[in-house]
Amino acid sequence: MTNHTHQPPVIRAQGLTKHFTRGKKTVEAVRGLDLEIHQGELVAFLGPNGAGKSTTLRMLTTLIPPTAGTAEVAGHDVVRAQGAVRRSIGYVGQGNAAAYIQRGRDELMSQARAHGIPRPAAKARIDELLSAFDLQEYADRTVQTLSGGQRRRLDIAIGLLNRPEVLFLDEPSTGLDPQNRANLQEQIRRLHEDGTTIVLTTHYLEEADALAGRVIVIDHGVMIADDTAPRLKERLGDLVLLGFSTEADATAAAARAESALSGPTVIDRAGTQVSIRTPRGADSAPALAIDLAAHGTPAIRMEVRPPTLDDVFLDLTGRSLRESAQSTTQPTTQTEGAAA
Ligand SMILES: Nc1ncnc2c1ncn2[C@@H]1O[C@H](COP(=O)(O)OP(=O)(O)OP(=O)(O)O)[C@@H](O)[C@H]1O
Repeated sequence: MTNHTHQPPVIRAQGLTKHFTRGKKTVEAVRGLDLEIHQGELVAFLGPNGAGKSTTLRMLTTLIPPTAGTAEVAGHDVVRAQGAVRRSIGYVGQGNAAAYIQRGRDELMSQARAHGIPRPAAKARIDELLSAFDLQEYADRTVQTLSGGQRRRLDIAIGLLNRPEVLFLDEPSTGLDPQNRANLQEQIRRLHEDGTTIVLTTHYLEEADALAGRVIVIDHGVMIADDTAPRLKERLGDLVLLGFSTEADATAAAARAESALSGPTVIDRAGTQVSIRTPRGADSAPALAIDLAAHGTPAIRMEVRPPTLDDVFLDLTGRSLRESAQSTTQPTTQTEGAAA
């Protein structure tokens, strides 16, 4: 996380909570989120389907009111000063913002006028955005004829018309092919370099890893980690996998590794395999292999796996993000509470 001790945060949430009521069930979509995001940060909310990412974004962008807690964006309260928040932000939701039968350029003009931007200034801004998002040659086609990637870029251009201080992107690259995803990520990186504060949601580990300076992992409506991707991974450590010719060797090696390695180390033995999760395991593995051989239990196989963000998620929740992204489970309570 960047050190911004002298600036007030651009986004601040305290105890932010959202419950939805469906029949007799209350879904606790977001549960007491505390958050500070500073100017110029690029933050990814990472979590499986149903984790509460979109609901958080929708509260921060004034689209739905919190059940409890408070949030301020660009210095304005999301409940008491909705208009001021909306004027300070751009929001690109999961659905396409652009109308299908309009030409891209016309859609941009309508939206610019809706923001109250005078026509000549709007025209200049639209040309600027069409160029920034490589959309000039598609601007005079109807939106329905654009590819998914072109449409998504148009959506983001719409979100930027009012030169927002903060840009919220809800799953910007979902549904895009790898090439379009890479292109979009490049555009997001450029916006970030220009100083825009960006908050995006994703369940693509690679996207959070490659793009965001800060990753906030959300699961079951709760923030479970908040750090840079490298630091989240470094804290977990590398996985060192060792294979032995006999179970007895593996057992002896596991005991030896316990005393040879320092730091928060987790050692498991299964059959002839020993797996060791240890900080900077890649550095310590060669010396460990020599040590084990010298003690009469040579490893016949060794592999070092650097941690992925999925390993971090698995460590934090006991579930794999890739697998849990398929499910939509969330905490529910049986209450008669009113719908939000
Ligand atoms: N309007 C609503 N009414 C009832 N339940 C809702 C509503 N909106 C969201 N939920 C529920 O709240 C929980 C959190 O949903 P949310 O859309 O915030 O998750 P998410 O992390 O953004 O997931 P995804 O990655 O699928 O977009 C889910 O269980 C969802 O079904």
